[in-house]
Amino acid sequence: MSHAWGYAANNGPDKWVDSFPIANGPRQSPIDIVPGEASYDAELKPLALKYDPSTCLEILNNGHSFQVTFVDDTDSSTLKDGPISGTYRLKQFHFHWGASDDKGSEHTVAGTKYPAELHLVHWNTKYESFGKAASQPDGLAVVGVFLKIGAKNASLQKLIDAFESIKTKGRQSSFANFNPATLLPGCLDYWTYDGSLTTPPLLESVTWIVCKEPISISSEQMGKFRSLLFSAEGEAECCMVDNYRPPQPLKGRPVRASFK
Ligand SMILES: Cc1cc(C)cc(S(N)(=O)=O)c1
Ligand SMILES: [Zn+2]
Repeated sequence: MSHAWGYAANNGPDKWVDSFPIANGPRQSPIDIVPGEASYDAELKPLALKYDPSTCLEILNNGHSFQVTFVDDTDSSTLKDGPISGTYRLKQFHFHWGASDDKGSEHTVAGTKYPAELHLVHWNTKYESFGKAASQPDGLAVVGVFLKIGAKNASLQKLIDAFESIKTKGRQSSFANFNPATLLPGCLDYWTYDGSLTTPPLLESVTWIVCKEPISISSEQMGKFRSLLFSAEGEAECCMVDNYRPPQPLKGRPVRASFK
């Protein structure tokens, strides 16, 4: 497989190991989180998330998902405490979702799949950039939030309203003054474990922080996610759906809970 990885039968998760042998590494993500097997750790701190909407820059279709990127040259939007030490800066957030409501999340909870999962990606400022941090075992911290079908989500609607300008791969548009905190659940109880990027290059540099409480998305809003395209303008249209990697072997890793 050339480096044109994707989610189809010929270039999807089962094929990634051909170009990225770390796919069979000791700390791959996502995983199935089994609450009864997670150990409560009283030393885990509450998450300290501080997001400045003025750091929001643009929204883009990167051919694998859509992402919202942030200016990360100051400590305006950061993650501290929780399971990490030091200061991690928000770089971007993106989502993974399914072709139908019975699948789409990357992490699962006792085998349960959610229709979608949000990833808020932060990098450790002890390194000089996201790129440098991404290759370090403590370089990244990703906050995962599950989406479940329910009430219309006004915050997600602001993202959806920008979709017509990023329908195809490679398209981007300016996107200002969005507060990612509006995408967080009310309760920030979480599970945490050492893992990896869930798409190539699958680097084993991520401290995963997965929130127990989901946020809502309506069925109609889920339909709009599925109207984005993997394909570029002028190519045969391919709906952006099922852009999730299935759970990977835990290989003895501890999963800790911030709650009893
Ligand atoms: C390749 C890659 C890059 C980034 C920033 C984030 C991820 S993920 N899905 O692990 O959050 C993957
Ligand atoms: Zn992701």
